[in-house]
Amino acid sequence: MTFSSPAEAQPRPPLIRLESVQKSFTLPDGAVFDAVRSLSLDIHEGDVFGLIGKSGAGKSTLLRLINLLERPDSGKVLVGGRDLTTLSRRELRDTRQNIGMIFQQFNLIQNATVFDNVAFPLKIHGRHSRAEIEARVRECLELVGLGEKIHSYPAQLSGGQKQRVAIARALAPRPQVLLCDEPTSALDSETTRALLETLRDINLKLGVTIVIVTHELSVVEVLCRQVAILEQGRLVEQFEVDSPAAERATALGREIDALVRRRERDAREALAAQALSFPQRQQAGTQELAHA
Ligand SMILES: Nc1ncnc2c1ncn2[C@@H]1O[C@H](COP(=O)(O)OP(=O)(O)OP(=O)(O)O)[C@@H](O)[C@H]1O
Repeated sequence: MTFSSPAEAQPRPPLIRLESVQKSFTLPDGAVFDAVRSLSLDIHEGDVFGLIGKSGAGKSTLLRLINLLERPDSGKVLVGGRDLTTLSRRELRDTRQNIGMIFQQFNLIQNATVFDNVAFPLKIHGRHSRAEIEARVRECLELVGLGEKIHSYPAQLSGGQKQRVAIARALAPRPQVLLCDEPTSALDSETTRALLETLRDINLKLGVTIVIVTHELSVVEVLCRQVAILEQGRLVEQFEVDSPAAERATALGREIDALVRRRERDAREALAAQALSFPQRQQAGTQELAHA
């Protein structure tokens, strides 16, 4: 007979739970468009969770439902066990401190310095002293590698640097969750790679749960541990990116698998090449010594 501890018996509750959320928009001609259709989803603490799908599938709407930038027509949005749809404005404002967000176009305040942009969420909350704000802003800018840009204006920064300021601003109130809406779409591939490393560090070192909308499968392959695929407002497939593929249900799922398999094969080949070249290097070293 085996005994399980109470911790094993109780599966961890998800940090974010969407329960049958529905969101429709009324179009200018009066027609109603269902952007998210009765969708349920769990996201666990510490996850890096990708939301992907074709243009118009409802990814951004779903992301914005998590912090109630879009209010669902029906269904529940639970973060840390609290249903955000039931909160007062004040409670919601407090809860949003726990959910940072970054956007494709950075959304920085153009006529404010980097310091003031990052300080903004701390100042509007009014709970922090000037010294606390200054220390936290500096800490967040160091975290994203932009300590020396503290007095610059957004117009003086590159796209990658602007997104780093946006990340620092999102992290300033110490959120548990970071929502990312196409954060690398406006960036070149090298800047994208560096930014993804920063996001990965934020997840690993700070334990921040990341939910990211992207149309770039390489972003999913490099960064995400879980992925959900949306089609016409519905969740059609969800899986762990690194788990061995049985058979994926969607073409996008199969494409991600192919990328993961290629990465694994490249890693194996690199390892084999290293192992092969080791005796050759040793031999060369011995010959050099013999000639010395
Ligand atoms: N405020 C709005 N009013 C009317 N329709 C909207 C609104 N916001 C989104 N939609 C529509 O809802 C659908 C889903 O939009 P959403 O931005 O969530 O899709 P998406 O998957 O993120 O697409 P993309 O990759 O192109 O950004 C789209 O058809 C969009 O036009």
